[in-house]
Amino acid sequence: MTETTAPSGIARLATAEASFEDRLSTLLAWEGVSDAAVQHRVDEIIAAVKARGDDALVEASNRFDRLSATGMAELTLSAERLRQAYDGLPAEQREALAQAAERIRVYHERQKPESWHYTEADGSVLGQQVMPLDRAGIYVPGGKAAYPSSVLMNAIPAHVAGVREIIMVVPTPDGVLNELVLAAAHLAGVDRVFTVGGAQAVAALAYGTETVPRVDKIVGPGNIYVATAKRAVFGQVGIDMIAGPSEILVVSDGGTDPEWLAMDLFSQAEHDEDAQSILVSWDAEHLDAVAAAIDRLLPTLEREEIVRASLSRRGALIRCASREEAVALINRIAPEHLELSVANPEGWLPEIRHAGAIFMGRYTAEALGDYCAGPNHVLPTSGTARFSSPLGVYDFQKRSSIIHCSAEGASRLGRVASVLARGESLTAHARSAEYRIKE
Ligand SMILES: NC(=O)c1ccc[n+]([C@@H]2O[C@H](COP(=O)([O-])OP(=O)(O)OC[C@H]3O[C@@H](n4cnc5c(N)ncnc54)[C@H](O)[C@@H]3O)[C@@H](O)[C@H]2O)c1
Ligand SMILES: N[C@H](CO)Cc1c[nH]c[nH+]1
Ligand SMILES: [Zn+2]
Repeated sequence: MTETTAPSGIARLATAEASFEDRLSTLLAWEGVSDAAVQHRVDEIIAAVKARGDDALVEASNRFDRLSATGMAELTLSAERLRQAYDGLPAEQREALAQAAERIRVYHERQKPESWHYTEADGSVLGQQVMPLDRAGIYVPGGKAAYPSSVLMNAIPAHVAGVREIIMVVPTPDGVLNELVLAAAHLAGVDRVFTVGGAQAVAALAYGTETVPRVDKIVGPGNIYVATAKRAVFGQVGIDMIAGPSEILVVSDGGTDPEWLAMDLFSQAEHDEDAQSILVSWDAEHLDAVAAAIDRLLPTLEREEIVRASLSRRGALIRCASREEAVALINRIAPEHLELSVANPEGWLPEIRHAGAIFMGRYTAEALGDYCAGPNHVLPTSGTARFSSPLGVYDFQKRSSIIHCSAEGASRLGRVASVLARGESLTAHARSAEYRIKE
């Protein structure tokens, strides 16, 4: 039997259906959204910014963010403007921002990788030196919502890593500045802010313009234009990952209030029409109850239209046969956010191989992680949690290998290297090593 669609538009699937795998694959395919037209537009934007710098950056910002700037001076914010925003915040917002920032800082301090070395018996020293990047570019999305929390999540780990200069870009559609975003940039110690976004901002950070300095690495989430541009400039600069539309996969054992779960699904669906919210349970009645709660609560949402579009395009309520099938689905989907709304979430952990962040138990709403729990909310999406990890201090550092041979060590290793080099017919390598062999 094929499950149908609920009135909200969210798809109903069951693992027992013959068409399940095909339907799931179609739902999960976000890469397909980056079609040839998007790729072509992004390539054109990047080429223009690379060739014409500020002029192309201003033109693209005017066009795609509906601005009327005449030069980059109008799209640059001073440190004084950021401080003003911070000082002007209502006390409640300033306090919430400060609490979130402190919790994010404390969590990321624990991640700090240290340099290390060891000494061999002959006195040779081997190790790894960890150094921060010189200059990081952080992309803060701003097309459909403003993200002060993303300012903190990007800039604080960069600071903890010891990055010398943090450059932030954020679009301001229709020229509307968000005071909380600016205040967060002040609080998180961002050095410079440019109010540009999309592929043009990524290109400016990658190649540099007269005004925007070229950075060593670009981090942060964004829409399809941002993701496609980051992929295109990789190699010219480093990137963290391709963090696309937000996703949530909730697994429920049937014991959580259906309205809580409906709202957890909405919380990510409201980001944008491409966001993905999926609920998995083996309890058929519970799935019906959540479907009913979705229909009931949808009209109460401020962003009802976006949520409806997201749920009907990419959302799903999936009935599986067992806890084991739920685990297999988690690892197949490799979600950005996994909510384990079950009685004993600890018991599930050893079996979860792929997920950006795991929210344990009925009380841990994913939204807490978005703002203030402490871990980073910039997470791998679209199944990339199979091979990548949350944004962290380690993304703002790089490692150099350290090799310091004693005379004895050089002689010993020289014999090994010489044999291998001659085996490769690279005789200058061999002779270089042989000079140091003690007879
Ligand atoms: N993974 C995370 O940590 C995380 C955090 C926050 C947001 N998000 C996701 O980031 C995304 C943010 O997207 P957004 O759109 O709100 O903001 P955005 O800043 O990523 O994109 C807005 C920019 O896109 C460009 N653009 C829009 N339409 C265009 C067009 N037709 N042609 C060329 N360029 C165009 C414009 O330059 C605009 O400034 C959402 O999908 C949201 O779910 C992810
Ligand atoms: N859920 C987003 C990451 O996917 C982060 C965020 C910021 N604000 C609200 N949510
Ligand atoms: Zn969110």
